[in-house]
Amino acid sequence: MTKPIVEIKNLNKKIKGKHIIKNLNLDFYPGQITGFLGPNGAGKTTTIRMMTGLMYPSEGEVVIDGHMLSKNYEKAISNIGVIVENPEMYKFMSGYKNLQHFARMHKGVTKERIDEVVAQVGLQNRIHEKVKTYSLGMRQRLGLAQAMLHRPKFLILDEPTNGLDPAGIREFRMYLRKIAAEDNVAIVVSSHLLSEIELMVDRIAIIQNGELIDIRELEQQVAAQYYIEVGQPEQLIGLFEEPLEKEKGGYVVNLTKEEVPAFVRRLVESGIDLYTIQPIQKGLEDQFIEMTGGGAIDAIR
Ligand SMILES: Nc1ncnc2c1ncn2[C@@H]1O[C@H](COP(=O)(O)OP(=O)(O)OP(=O)(O)O)[C@@H](O)[C@H]1O
Repeated sequence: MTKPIVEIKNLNKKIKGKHIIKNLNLDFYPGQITGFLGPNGAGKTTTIRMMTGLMYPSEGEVVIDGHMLSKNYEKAISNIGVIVENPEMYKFMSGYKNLQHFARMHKGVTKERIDEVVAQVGLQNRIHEKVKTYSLGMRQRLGLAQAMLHRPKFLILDEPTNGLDPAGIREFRMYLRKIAAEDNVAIVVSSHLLSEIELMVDRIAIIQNGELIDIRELEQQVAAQYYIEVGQPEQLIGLFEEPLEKEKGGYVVNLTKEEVPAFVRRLVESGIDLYTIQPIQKGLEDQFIEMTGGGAIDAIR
């Protein structure tokens, strides 16, 4: 396996005698998106504050690209990009001017790099308009562009989908995945809502009462079942060995993706009209209930 870009080692935080973060160990890998999940008050913000050097751990260490945050702050922190809930932008300036402004805070951010991040978040057509004319989703994407300007190897997003509608979340998700793949950045997305990040992340780390209670990579969500609607359902019987289960006027068939073309060919050859064929995806919530009997889900509700 590739080397982690960020290592959290035995992190502890005590405030006024209260043990808020307990022996946290967690690594982040290039190109991987991790969901940092936990109920309100679990300790996500406190952990992020320690990862970004805004708070000292009581014990333990954060190592970023081989640099210890406590000993080599400048080098360690130069590899991080952060997006907070509502990125601070100058609303009366254009998106482009905002990026130029933030680019000055880092060494070596060229005009080409600005254009590159603008394209990465799909804001080319609106970048010269004032930020106050942007939708919330566009502002979030501008925040993403800003955080990526200096080519960080580790990107932290604290509750990035707050306030976004489902379409906005979907869009944001797409850009985030693109950036993780194109720039090979390790990304951590904190949230207290499983449903908002489940399709965004490759694995999740669940924290509760300051303790990491579960960490697991999500299976690639490959559908093994498809929902179909056909014109002549009575002809299906006898044609396929698998029992066909009826649902909402259509049928559920057990198929892998590879088997779909042959299945469709067989329908056509048998004179059956196919109106719909749709993969049935299993959500993370279902996976978790299957895997844990509901324990981990209960923890984050
Ligand atoms: N400065 C502080 N003094 C005392 N307690 C604190 C302090 N900062 C955080 N806490 C406590 O530590 C715990 C973890 O808080 P934290 O903000 O990290 O949780 P969180 O997971 O980010 O929650 P949320 O989703 O609500 O932001 C909470 O019980 C909080 O009350």
